[in-house]
Amino acid sequence: MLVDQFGREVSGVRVSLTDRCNFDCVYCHNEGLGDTRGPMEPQDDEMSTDDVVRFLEVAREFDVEAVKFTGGEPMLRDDLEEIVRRTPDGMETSLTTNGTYLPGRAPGLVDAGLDRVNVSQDALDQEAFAEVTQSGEYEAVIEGVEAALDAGLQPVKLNMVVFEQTAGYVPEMVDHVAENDGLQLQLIEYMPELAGRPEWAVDIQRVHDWLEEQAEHVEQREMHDRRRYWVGGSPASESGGNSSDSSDGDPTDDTGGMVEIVDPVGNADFCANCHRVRVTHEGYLKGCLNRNDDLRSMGEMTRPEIRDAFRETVHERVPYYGEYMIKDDDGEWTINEEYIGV
Ligand SMILES: Nc1nc2c(ncn2[C@@H]2O[C@H](COP(=O)(O)OP(=O)(O)OP(=O)(O)O)[C@@H](O)[C@H]2O)c(=O)[nH]1
Ligand SMILES: C[S@@+](CC[C@H](N)C(=O)[O-])C[C@H]1O[C@@H](n2cnc3c(N)ncnc32)[C@H](O)[C@@H]1O
Ligand code: SF4
Ligand code: SF4
Repeated sequence: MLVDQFGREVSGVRVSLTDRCNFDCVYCHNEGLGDTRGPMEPQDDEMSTDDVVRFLEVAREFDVEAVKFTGGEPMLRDDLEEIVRRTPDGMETSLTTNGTYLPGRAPGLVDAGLDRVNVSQDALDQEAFAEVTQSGEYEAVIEGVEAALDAGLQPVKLNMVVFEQTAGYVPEMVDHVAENDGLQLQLIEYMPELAGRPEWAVDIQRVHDWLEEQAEHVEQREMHDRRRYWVGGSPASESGGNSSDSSDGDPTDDTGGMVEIVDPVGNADFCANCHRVRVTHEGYLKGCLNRNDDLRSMGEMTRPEIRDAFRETVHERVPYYGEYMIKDDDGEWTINEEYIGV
């Protein structure tokens, strides 16, 4: 496995298959690549099926263990099933989607070898959902979650971005996953770095504190130093009360009531435990979600070119908070001069 200069092994890749999307969520960072608005038809700048598969085969040579397909909306790619089917053995495949295309396609994805799915769902009522996503497809998302469960993709992780407009819905979303088998919840701190609007951010520590009070069991994952809270349900009571451990847990553990917080903003511990390299839909490697000044071309995407670019990307990648961004004398995050103009 390749290791960067900060001792971080690269065990996962996140492949953005398109920057197109049928939603227009108000907060969307689009994995750092700008607006999702635009034509919905396949675009010439997107990596071909063969390019994606060749990239994954090279990543597997470097012992990468997991791939996440994302976007834009990755299910707008008609070849998603083929890509999943051709993903090398030994690599866990997961998908992050807005869920609208899962009805009808979830069984085929499972047949193709998809292991896990995260579905973005920011609210439990149609109106609130429409405000955030600027889409009226609430029912399709709910059906998408059902379709994923029916196809055997338990547990389905619901992704909820916590910001000013959604913070009030956190308790009901927590109850929702505690009461319904097969669901888990991922509360994602709103990231203003790429999306702007810092005034939308809420204090994620308050959410931690609130969950700590509710939880019967707490775990600390190695990845990103993330915390998981078990709220209600049998695993919490079986685990013998509130405790913390350093294990990474089993992300496929099928027990309701698991709530994980993704809190990368200004969090140097999160970045110190970041094991992922990203690929844009156009086939550029990217060492960090928050940066676009480190994009690296894979040329014509031949195997030797992919290998070289991958090695260089890993070598050059640095923790964002704590290295690329450092605190100034006033305690504010500022770009480390070493990286300006590099
Ligand atoms: N800054 C930052 N944000 C991340 C990172 N990983 C995930 N996130 C945030 O969390 C969102 C949802 O992530 P997902 O891709 O659904 O899932 P995940 O939590 O990363 O991974 P799994 O647990 O493997 O499903 C991303 O789009 C980001 O907003 C990361 O490495 N850095
Ligand atoms: C960019 S989307 C791509 C995949 C798919 N379209 C979806 O929405 O699930 C991936 C994830 O990023 C999250 N996300 C987007 N913008 C964000 C932001 N500014 N802060 C935190 N999370 C964000 C979304 O909620 C979603 O769960
Ligand atoms: S569905 Fe995903 S890619 Fe589309 S706008 Fe929302 S967060 Fe962005
Ligand atoms: S280094 Fe970049 S991609 Fe990794 S956790 Fe930090 S902000 Fe996210």
